[in-house]
Amino acid sequence: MSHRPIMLGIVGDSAAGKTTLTKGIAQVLGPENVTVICTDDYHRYDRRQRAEIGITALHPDCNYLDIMQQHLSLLRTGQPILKPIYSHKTGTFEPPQYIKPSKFVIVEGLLGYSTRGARDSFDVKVYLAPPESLRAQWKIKRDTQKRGYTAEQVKAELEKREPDSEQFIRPQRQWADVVVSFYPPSDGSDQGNGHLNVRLVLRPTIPHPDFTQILDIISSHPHPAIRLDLDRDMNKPVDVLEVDGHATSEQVDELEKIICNDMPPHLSHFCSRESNPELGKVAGTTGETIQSYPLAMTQLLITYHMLKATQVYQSITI
Ligand SMILES: Nc1ncnc2c1ncn2[C@@H]1O[C@H](COP(=O)(O)OP(=O)(O)OP(=O)(O)O)[C@@H](O)[C@H]1O
Ligand SMILES: O=C(CO)[C@H](O)[C@H](O)COP(=O)(O)O
Repeated sequence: MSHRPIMLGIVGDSAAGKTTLTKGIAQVLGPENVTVICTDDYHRYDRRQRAEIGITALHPDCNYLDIMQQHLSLLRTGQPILKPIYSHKTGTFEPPQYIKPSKFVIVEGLLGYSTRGARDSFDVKVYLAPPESLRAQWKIKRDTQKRGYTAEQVKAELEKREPDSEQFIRPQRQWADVVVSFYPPSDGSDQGNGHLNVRLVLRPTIPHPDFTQILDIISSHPHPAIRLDLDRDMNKPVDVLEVDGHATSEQVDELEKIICNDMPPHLSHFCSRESNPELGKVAGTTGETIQSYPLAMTQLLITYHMLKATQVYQSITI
């Protein structure tokens, strides 16, 4: 039995919510058990060079994808890497960092599924696809508050990046086991980020919990806050699980039970909102912390897949 790390990919465009999703999953698995890698560190050019050349950070030529792929393969076999570091604060590179993978490795970034070798490194592949208007809002807020840009600069950058987003980022959706889209409710009841709904596209590429049980619970309700449907995504049949931002704690408990009942007893303590208060935490519009049930359930489902993968590939005791 091998003892290699379990590898999770979280891919999506800039400010699609990768770091936010990663945080809760890493908390549940225990920060000491998780190595988080951001593939922005594999940019080939610093911020000034990119502006001079006229290339965006989304273009494959703007990244050392060959080195990224090598490093992912090394991490998958439990070996250390000397990882470059790109600082979003300064827009330049810092001295590389020695990284030895923990039991779980989460790799988040823009181009993680862009090569076959990189894709093959992951046990679980997630793609984040919020509506573009919501992503723009998130990016403007984040880049003005944390990365020193003005709102006008971020809007101009988004426009400049759109062709590369279309050509190189969005097609990666096809490789994901789970596609995650947070979206505002259509009735405008979103008073802040915590009330966003989530739509989870579940591809049959990995075995999901048996969510059909939810149908018994919701069939009696005229406007269920948790829904399961059959649909097509990129022309292929998929299950779609939706959780509304206004779902109640009791309704979310039912979903949690479905996910957690399928866990072996020695791993079940990872699987509850009660013992993991960090699940679903997100910064609201004015910087306050909000608890989002749709985010918590998304993080729990992805954690479930990581723990299930340990059963397949490892005899793990954590
Ligand atoms: N599920 C969510 N609910 C509400 N707000 C969110 C959610 N996910 C992300 N955000 C908002 O979007 C901002 C950007 O998210 P985040 O930093 O997670 O994106 P990212 O994909 O890691 O970005 P980048 O790749 O550019 O570093 C956050 O600061 C937060 O305000
Ligand atoms: O798309 C991004 C992912 O985070 C960044 O914008 C990209 O990494 C370039 O960084 P910066 O905006 O700091 O120049």
